Amino acid sequence: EENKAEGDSGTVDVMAPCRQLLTELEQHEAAWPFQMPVNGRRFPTYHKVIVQPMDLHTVKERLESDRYKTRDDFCADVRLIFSNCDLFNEDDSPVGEAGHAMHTFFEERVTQLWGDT
Ligand SMILES: Cc1nnc(-c2cnn(C)c2N)n1CCCn1ccnc1
Repeated sequence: EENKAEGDSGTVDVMAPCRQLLTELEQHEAAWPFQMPVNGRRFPTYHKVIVQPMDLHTVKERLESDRYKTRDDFCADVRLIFSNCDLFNEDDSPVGEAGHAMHTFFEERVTQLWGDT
């Protein structure tokens, strides 16, 4: 069980790398479309197409409320941001290009932090 307390020396903060990675995503120059939930009034068709919207602010709220029990739970929500973007945007559109840049950056950092193949 990953979140088990580490003896008397205090618990292991398995989510620290996730918070660090989320900060890097928020500060990325291509993060502008993904910072907050898509506004249904400004983009009425968006919620007809995207059944499970996700954004960096929502990920932050979930991380800070201990909703993610493993780093895979965290990664799944972040990857949802990019799959939603791919579904709704052309590759060569401004939002589509931003999504690809963010996704590439994210997967590179996941490999560096956790060595996933
Ligand atoms: C995020 C995201 N992915 N696709 C869109 C979108 C909604 N309508 N249109 C025409 C899109 N390309 N969005 C919404 C966020 C786009 N955005 C955020 C801040 N400025 C623009």
